[in-house]
Amino acid sequence: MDKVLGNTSGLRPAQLKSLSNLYRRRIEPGRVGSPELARNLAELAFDIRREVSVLIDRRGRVISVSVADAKAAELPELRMGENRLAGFHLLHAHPKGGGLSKGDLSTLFLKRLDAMSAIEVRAANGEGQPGLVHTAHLTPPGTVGEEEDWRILPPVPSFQIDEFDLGAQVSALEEEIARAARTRQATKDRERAILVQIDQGEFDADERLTELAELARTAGADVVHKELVFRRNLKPGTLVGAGKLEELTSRAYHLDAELLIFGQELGPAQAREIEAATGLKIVDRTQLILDIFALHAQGVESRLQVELAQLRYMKPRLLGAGAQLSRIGGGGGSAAGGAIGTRGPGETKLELDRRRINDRLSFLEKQLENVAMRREERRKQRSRNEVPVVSIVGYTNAGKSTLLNAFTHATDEPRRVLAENKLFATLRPTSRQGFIEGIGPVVLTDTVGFIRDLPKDLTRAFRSTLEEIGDADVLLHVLDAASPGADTRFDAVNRILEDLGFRDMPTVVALNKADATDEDTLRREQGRILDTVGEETPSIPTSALNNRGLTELREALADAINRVQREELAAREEVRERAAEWQ
Ligand SMILES: Nc1nc2c(ncn2[C@@H]2O[C@H](COP(=O)(O)OP(=O)(O)OP(=O)(O)O)[C@@H](O)[C@H]2O)c(=O)[nH]1
Ligand SMILES: [Mg+2]
Repeated sequence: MDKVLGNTSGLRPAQLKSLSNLYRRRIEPGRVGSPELARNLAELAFDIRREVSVLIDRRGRVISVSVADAKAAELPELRMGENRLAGFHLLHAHPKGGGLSKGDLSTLFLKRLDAMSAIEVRAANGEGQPGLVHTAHLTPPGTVGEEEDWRILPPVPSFQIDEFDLGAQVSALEEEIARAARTRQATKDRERAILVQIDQGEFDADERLTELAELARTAGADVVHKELVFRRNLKPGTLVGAGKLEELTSRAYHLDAELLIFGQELGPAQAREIEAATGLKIVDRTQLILDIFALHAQGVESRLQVELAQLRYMKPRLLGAGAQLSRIGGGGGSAAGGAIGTRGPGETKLELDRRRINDRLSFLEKQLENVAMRREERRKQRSRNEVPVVSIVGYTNAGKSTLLNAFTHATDEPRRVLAENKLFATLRPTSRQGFIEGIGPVVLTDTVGFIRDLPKDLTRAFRSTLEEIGDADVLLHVLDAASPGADTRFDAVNRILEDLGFRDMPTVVALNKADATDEDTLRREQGRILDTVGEETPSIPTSALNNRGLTELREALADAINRVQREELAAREEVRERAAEWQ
């Protein structure tokens, strides 16, 4: 006896037998069902007072029988090609009557069924009789003017159930899906992504979403939709809840997106659950940032740091995730190629089996220690020269590298450092010699940009790079004063500096991109900075693009360096006096 799935508890053997006999039914290929099968289903559903579902493949064979509604009916593991439908449709009987339910329709959509049909059951002479048959099928992706993801056909009496040409409908739809896919192939080399930022009432939720879009763009995604989802309380499994995920899946279908990017870090189980519910590729903010770092990593140290951060992030996600492991391995590749969320620096190590991850982690840590030691040597050398050092810090994309170029007249290769409208363009600290009137030669160091909620794996991996900031005599904090949310970015950078223990270092602020904003905004920012950090920290409007404000910036830096040198002198003086007292 073939196995009847679903809730069969309490059924009599004869009832089970009749249900199992459904497996022997055959219908004409390309039809929804046959009048005989409809009668059969209606009688059985009436008899057991539960919904009965059969799954029928394109050759007209019954491939599964379940005592369950459409949503709970067990479907075979779907091996959907992107461009086709599931290859079977579901026919089921509603003992309580009624047309297609919301659950029926969302199952149709989420499982990409060829069609979904419900037979209303009517009682007559103490028996179940098939009433109207309701059928729905999917609409082509991106259909304009279509209200829903499906089209519900006018109901027909059960004796006309075999009149609808499902076969023709399915081929037309698949042809349309394939055509859309061909156009997509021809026009896109970027992954199309939908962004979701959860808003739990943070004041900067909007900015976070905008920033997520910038991150996605930098990682090479084409953002086709982004939305802020307000949730005071998060659902443990899916964060936003099943209904919202369904809505997003539908949107992805119509916008032809394959990637769903979340603005917060997802736990390993969450990512898996959301992936299972939507069938989309899921990437979180941390993964996105790691990805960008992987793309931009140049030089031994940055590559080691990025790989270390990636492995630390991956490790808990690989445990007990067989399916994901193979996908990570499959998608990985060179830094330039590969899909978003799977890129590794240089030769990717993400294929590593779990056993070897720990080995690789300790190897990387050791290597980084060595690099850090060599760097320490270099630092000592430099401090002996007693050339003042200015560290350029600030939020990513603030214009740090551009300003360094402008400052050191390094607009021509090969002295020019890379400046780009991409987040985290700079990962490796780069030093240049500059000259400041009244001070003489100074060293300016450009470094990796900051971002709010910097993933902790990255902070740890880049610790030594970040610590080098502390070697400076003066910090030059570059702020993009032209983009919205300058204040939150300023605060985010200060918070990170504070975490690193550099909050007390003498600082000069450059209100950069002054060319792209108005004087009122600049004055307002200056006022705000004065209120938060006091007049010890001057702020100068600059434009690294137009060389505006560079003279004033030099003067402010000269003042700050002078002050540091005077303080050092005074400190040394004090030490000497103390020593003299003791003699
Ligand atoms: N309008 C305007 N754009 C600027 C200015 N300075 C820099 N930019 C632009 O801002 C973008 C980022 O510049 P970068 O110098 O790469 O910024 P960064 O702070 O080094 O960024 P990361 O290294 O990614 O952290 C580039 O597209 C620059 O052309 C400016 O004064 N005005
Ligand atoms: Mg830079």
